Amino acid sequence: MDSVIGLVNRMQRACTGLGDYGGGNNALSSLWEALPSVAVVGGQSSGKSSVLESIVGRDFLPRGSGIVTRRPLVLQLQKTENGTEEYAEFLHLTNKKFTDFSLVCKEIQDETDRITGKNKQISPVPIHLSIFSPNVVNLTLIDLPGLTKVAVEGQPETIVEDIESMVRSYVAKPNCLILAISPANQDIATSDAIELAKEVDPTGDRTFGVLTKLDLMDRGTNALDVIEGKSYRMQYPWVGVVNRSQADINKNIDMMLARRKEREYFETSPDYGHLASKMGSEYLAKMLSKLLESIIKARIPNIISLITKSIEELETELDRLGRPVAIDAGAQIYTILGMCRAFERIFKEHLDGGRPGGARIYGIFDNQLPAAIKKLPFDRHLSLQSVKRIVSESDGYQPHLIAPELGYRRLIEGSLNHFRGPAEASVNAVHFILKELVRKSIAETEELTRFPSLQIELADAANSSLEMFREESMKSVLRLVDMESSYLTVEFFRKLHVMETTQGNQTPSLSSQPQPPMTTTEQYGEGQFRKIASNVAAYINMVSDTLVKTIPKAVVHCQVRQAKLALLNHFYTQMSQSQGKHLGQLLDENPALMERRLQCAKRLELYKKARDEIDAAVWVR
Ligand SMILES: Nc1nc2c(ncn2[C@@H]2O[C@H](COP(=O)(O)OP(=O)(O)OP(=O)(O)O)[C@@H](O)[C@H]2O)c(=O)[nH]1
Repeated sequence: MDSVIGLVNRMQRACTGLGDYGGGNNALSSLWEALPSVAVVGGQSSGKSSVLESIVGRDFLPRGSGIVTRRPLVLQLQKTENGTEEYAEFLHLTNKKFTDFSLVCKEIQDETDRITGKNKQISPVPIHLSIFSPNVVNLTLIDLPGLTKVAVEGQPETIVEDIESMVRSYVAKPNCLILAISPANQDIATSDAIELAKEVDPTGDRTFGVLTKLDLMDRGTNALDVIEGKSYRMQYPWVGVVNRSQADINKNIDMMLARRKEREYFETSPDYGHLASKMGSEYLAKMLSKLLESIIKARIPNIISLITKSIEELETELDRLGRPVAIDAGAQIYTILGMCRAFERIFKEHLDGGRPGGARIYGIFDNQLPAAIKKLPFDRHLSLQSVKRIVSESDGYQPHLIAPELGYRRLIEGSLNHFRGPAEASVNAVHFILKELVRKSIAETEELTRFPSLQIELADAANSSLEMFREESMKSVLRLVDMESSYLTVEFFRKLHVMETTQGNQTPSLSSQPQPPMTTTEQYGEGQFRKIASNVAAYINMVSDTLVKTIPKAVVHCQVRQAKLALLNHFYTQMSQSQGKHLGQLLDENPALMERRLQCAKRLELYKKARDEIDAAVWVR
């Protein structure tokens, strides 16, 4: 396996690519924070850039007055075989190899400006630069903006605090090693780097003190008190370095030459000669590389368990949030149809059993309709007085000779008209139950809960279909009633006639109540009318038996069955004609929910990538 530092480098790159970086304030668990890193911290002009360039052995960092480093630079050094060409690559410019390091410097400046703008703002989003070279050790360093005390012209007033809080957000993480750069020609008590490190790492477990500019100390003085830990003690020994002076830089002194000069400085120094093997930027780089590697190895089991746990948590959350909405129209229609089918399934379950709903419809047919028919005012319509009046009116000036045919018809038609009320009421009652079931089924379709607009449109479409079915059903039940008036059952009257002649003119009685005594004329006339009333009542009873059976059939056929078959037909037609924009509107989710899903999905992708990296590394080992 290539070094574990390489493994962490790849994971860090994935982190930045997917929005997880040290300064990010994300509510999601961070892989970046779990990965060990080394952050370089120091006051302005303390020599940070010089230390980094010495470690790399190349000039590549922008220089200038004011705050030059305005975004964190994650510098990933990867050692290559001796004799191979040195090159650099940026994460934001994949597949572009930089062999000219002055162009690397320019790209850092340009990329900084791309995010921060030219007005010297700062941003916590890191730039990732990988350098592949035989002259480096495997090491990852994060260069942070220099701590400063005053804002210079053109910079916002808040810059001093902004820089400090950004640097702090990196170094406060327990997995971040702090490379605290302090210039030797300044009192160590005033070092910005040490001040911050003391605050975030009071035990000094993860702080490395680097003392620059040893060569610039006043003649006759040295930094042994610091280096030997007498003036400020730390867990790890201080490392002194001597970088190129400004004059060296101006003279374009080659970095390799500078390294050699640094080595000579320590070897020949009367003050630090005895410590020469533990001084200088080359030593610093090797020591950091080894340490970082051993820290990473120790942390890998924790990282693996963090990854596994996070994958599980994110998958659960994504399941709860539902799949993301597709962007293309075809996939959107597919999603919508899928939800419609889920809704229809629930709606049918309500009707067919499994869920309550169907039973209420049966209740209408079994109780409400027969009860309503029973309450119809036939007694009044077929009272002696009413029968007399209707028969005489039908007879006109010529009373009937044998049987009042027209009178019968009028009485029957008048009675049948009463059935319209219960028939209409049945249709309406079923309509309202179906409407209620649509509302319930929409609420019970879990897939739809994310899409309020689709719920509304679906309910509107289903309700207008139900309205259409109601109209059809109404026409059908009223037609059943009208049909009864259009053609009377001849059989019934023929049977009646036969019964009358065989039973010696006995009148079938409408009610069993005892009748009052009558005069002869009255007896003849009223008897006749009572007989008519009772015959009509018997006929109406027969029709009532039929309608109690046929009205439910019509209602089920026109409303219930249609609702099961074609509730959303109209909606489907609309769907197929819909433009992408309208589909998008139907699938407009709560933006916060969409954002959360996006973040979770990105983070999940990151953890999966990281898991693959670790798996691959373990297999190669
Ligand atoms: N003589 C000498 N000069 C040094 C040393 N280290 C840094 N310098 C000089 O100090 C100046 C500042 O060094 P930089 O490396 O740019 O410091 P920095 O901390 O990166 O500064 P900013 O990026 O502006 O915050 C430069 O002119 C360097 O040449 C050193 O060890 N010896």
